[in-house]
Amino acid sequence: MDLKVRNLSHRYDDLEVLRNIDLTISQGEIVCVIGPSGCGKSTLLRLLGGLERPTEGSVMQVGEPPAGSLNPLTYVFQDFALLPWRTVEKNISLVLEGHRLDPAETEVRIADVLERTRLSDFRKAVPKQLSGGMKQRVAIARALAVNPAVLMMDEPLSALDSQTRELLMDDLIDLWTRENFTSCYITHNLAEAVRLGHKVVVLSRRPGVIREIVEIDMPLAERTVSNAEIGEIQQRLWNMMRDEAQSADMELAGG
Ligand SMILES: Nc1ncnc2c1ncn2[C@@H]1O[C@H](COP(=O)(O)OP(=O)(O)OP(=O)(O)O)[C@@H](O)[C@H]1O
Repeated sequence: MDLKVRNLSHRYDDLEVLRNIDLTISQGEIVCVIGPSGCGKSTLLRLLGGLERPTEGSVMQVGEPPAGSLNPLTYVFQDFALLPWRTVEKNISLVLEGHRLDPAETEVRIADVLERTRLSDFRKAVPKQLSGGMKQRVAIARALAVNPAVLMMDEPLSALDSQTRELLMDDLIDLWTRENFTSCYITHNLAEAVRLGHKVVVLSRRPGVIREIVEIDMPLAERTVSNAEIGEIQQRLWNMMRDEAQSADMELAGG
């Protein structure tokens, strides 16, 4: 299934947040969205997932979600959003409850996502026993359990220290290499965008318009930190963003 955004604009009362966004997220690709603080990245993700309706324009789901999909668009947030009193497996089963699955299918789905995210040994742990990186793995496993068409990721690594971020990026690359999942991935972090994005959408400061869509035609598995080409693309993205980020920063700081 593809997501197609056509001529989308959004405002909150007098605040114009997004303007004339045209974008396609094709099946099997990770589309990263970057832009200065407050430019409308999270708003765009909510509009894409149907949590809010755009003031103008449309978001279309084109094609069928994968077989067995219980929820075509599923979110992973920065703060993990796990229930602290539930074990890992019970946090995952939470999103399956209400779908009238028989217990055997529920178990198959849980075991499957635990294995895919290398969490099988942790199924009986509760969140406080887990590091931040492990918690986010659980949140990713939970999102995968409904077999979504598109994983909507809103700064999923931002709450983690830099080493854990690197490890989870490797995990995501590994997962994508095995499964070619589809994702819209919001981030502040340009290093993440160039490591994970097949396309990087650069938004201007608010109202966010698309300044450029940079396609990166290099297999994810080859995009190491030390790769010169990736470093150059990251620099180019920063050059595009620097002035806008500075202005947005001063605007916010000034209230
Ligand atoms: N529900 C809402 N009602 C009113 N204003 C909102 C609402 N949601 C977001 N905004 C405003 O819309 C603008 C864009 O917010 P959004 O969170 O989408 O930006 P962002 O690019 O994700 O920001 P950041 O990078 O800081 O997370 C901000 O000025 C924000 O205050």
